[in-house]
Amino acid sequence: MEDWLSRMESKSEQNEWSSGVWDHLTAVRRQSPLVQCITNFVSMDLVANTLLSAGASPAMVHSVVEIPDFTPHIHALCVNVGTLTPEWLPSMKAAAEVASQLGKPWVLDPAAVNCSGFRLKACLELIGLKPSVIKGNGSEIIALSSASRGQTKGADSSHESTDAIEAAKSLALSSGAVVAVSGAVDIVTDGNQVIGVHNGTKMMQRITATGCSLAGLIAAFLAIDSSRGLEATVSAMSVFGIAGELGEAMANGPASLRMHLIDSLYGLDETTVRSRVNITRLG
Ligand SMILES: Nc1ncnc2c1ncn2[C@@H]1O[C@H](COP(=O)(O)OP(=O)(O)O)[C@@H](O)[C@H]1O
Ligand SMILES: Cc1ncsc1CCOP(=O)(O)O
Ligand SMILES: [Mg+2]
Repeated sequence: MEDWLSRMESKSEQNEWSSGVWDHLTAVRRQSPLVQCITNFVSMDLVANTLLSAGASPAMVHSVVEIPDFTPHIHALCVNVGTLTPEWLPSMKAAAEVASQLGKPWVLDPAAVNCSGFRLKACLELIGLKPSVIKGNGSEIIALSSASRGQTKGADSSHESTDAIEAAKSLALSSGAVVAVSGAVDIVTDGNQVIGVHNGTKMMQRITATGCSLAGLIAAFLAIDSSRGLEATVSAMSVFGIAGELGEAMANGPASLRMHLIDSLYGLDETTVRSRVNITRLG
């Protein structure tokens, strides 16, 4: 009886998540939020194409002189330090400050934060500007949470996302941000709740900038539901993972997965989304 009850409870929770994911995607398509991306050179193309195929409107505006004119008009911002140089940091800070002051959601992707002391310090300073969401892989979240670099594999993670749950919770509590850890299971936490998103496919790791694109997509989902940052982040991660799963079924390898992932994201329909959402509460 207890087993049945808990199965029914988790089924109804799964249905709620599925409805939430579909509603969020529909809202992104309908509202087409303007997402400013200050992202690394490697990822600009895939981030922009991911946002377009999801129905959002990307703008890669990164010059510090343009931020006072442009950033007040955006719906969300994504800052990614993947190819950070000292010249770029003032733009990132200026845009983050405008976003925070105007109550616009913004996402920090601390890409390869454990590469250098310069990058770690920059990310910690950016966290001081109150991102709504910090999205990293396991190694990046562990480095930020402990404010120390540890070992580095550059942009790739040397940890499983599940190794970073405690680090993610502690970073969420200290920063006030929702923390999202990508990996085999995507973890999302506000420091209290911990949600696991089980969509996605291993081959997504073999395409550069899928993590960066996910951060951009989270920004688009936050734009349409900024008061529910945890739920919007979970939805974005699930949608991106489902697109990856569908894409893989049509792909011969990473290059064609890149193409099919974008096509799948563009073509997602309600039945497919509802049947594929795989989200569980982990704590
Ligand atoms: N082993 C895996 N199984 C399923 N999905 C994965 C796996 N590894 C990564 N992903 C997915 O790939 C995307 C990019 O995540 P990840 O590779 O962790 O980012 P990053 O490129 O920032 O390190 C996410 O959507 C994530 O869910
Ligand atoms: C390879 C590389 N080097 C610096 S940034 C970057 C892209 C990282 O993208 P992702 O974090 O999505 O793997
Ligand atoms: Mg990354």
